[in-house]
Amino acid sequence: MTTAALIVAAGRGTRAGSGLPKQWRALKGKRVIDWTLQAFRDSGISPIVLVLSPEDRGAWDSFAADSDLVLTAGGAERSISVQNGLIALRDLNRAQAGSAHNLPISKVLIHDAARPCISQALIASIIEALDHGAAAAPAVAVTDALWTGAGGQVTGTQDRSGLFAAQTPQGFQLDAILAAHASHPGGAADDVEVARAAGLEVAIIAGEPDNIKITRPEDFARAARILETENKMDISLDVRLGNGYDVHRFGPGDSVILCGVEIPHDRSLQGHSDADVGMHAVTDAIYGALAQGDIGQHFPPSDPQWKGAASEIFLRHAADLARDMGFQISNVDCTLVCEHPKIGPHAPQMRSVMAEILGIDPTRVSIKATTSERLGFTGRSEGIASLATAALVKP
Ligand SMILES: Nc1ccn([C@@H]2O[C@H](COP(=O)(O)OP(=O)(O)OP(=O)(O)O)[C@@H](O)[C@H]2O)c(=O)n1
Ligand SMILES: C[C@](O)(CO)[C@H](O)COP(=O)(O)O
Repeated sequence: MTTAALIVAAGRGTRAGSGLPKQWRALKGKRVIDWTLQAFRDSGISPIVLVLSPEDRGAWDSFAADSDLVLTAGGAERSISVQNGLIALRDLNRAQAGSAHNLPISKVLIHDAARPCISQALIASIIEALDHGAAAAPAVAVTDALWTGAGGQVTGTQDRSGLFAAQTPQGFQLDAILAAHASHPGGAADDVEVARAAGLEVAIIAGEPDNIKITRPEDFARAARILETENKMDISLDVRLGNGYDVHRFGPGDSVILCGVEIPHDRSLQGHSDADVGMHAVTDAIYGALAQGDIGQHFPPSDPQWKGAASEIFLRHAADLARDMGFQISNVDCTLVCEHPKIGPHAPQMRSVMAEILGIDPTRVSIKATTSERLGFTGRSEGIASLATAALVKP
């Protein structure tokens, strides 16, 4: 037995203004409907029946390649759209009868496309409640005082005890809600009303204040704020990746500086600066993510002021540039390639030094090492190479 979703998206959204029905309008980088669908997809629900208006030709085309969706036409009223979706589910069950691969659909969650802030937790709690009854729906108890009014004046106060604001998804045993809709005369506010008219008991599940229905123009900004604070996956996030690579040769000396940590060694790395090959690779990875050239462009080796400079200056510059351009450094990963010195014992200190310079938590800094099996210049201990990746995010 399986649970399906039925998302009604055939309305005209007249109260939301603008020419385009609200479910097709942009919300934080994608359409309202795409947020709604994502919540159900992320919950692993399949199949999803999507009810569209025959007028919205472009919308039908935009879902043509989505094999997880069953598209069906809606009607002039919400209840007709729901009924058409339920019939599509019934037909799916009939078509799949006897198939060993597809379980029959026994439950359905009916949801408004116009509620894009629906959480996976709420979806899960409705599904769970359906294990114990024929119907369950989310609602939020009314907490504000309720008035009656006329002509801009308060005319009375309404008792709010026992009053709830209804939300979706409203969940039902499929056969029961199909039968309830078939026998309903129409004009119901929602599917709970249809179910109750057929004698079904409906359990109230704690709804979420953020599960708003976009109804009026100002609701778009409210939904955007909710999606932002809930930190939902957002394809409008600007994510940049960069890589860096550097090599320094060994010369005379008694220590090397790697990722900001001085390690005693029988030779030193040679370079114009302090030759911190690890820090240079990470610096270049950040410049790369920003498409801002490389370390040599910002700190030319021909410029004497950088002779013997601490590489920390370069890394701080790259990190500051990232912040100036509006990016957060999400994480960096650096690999040092050498036979000696052994990096492992120093890696924790390297991580904390690098994290401090980058202004991020040490858990976001990875320093690791590998030998090259005595092959090549690193294998012959002629020098040390380093590779790095940086991920930058602009919220
Ligand atoms: N004939 C209809 C009417 C509504 N809906 C859907 O039902 C949900 C909730 O309805 P509502 O907020 O009333 O949407 P609209 O009818 O589009 O809005 P309005 O009443 O402002 O025109 C929406 O996702 C809407 O697309 C539908 O599929 N078919
Ligand atoms: C189904 C519903 O979302 C429950 O709150 C609502 O009844 C449908 O929208 P409308 O604004 O009442 O038309």
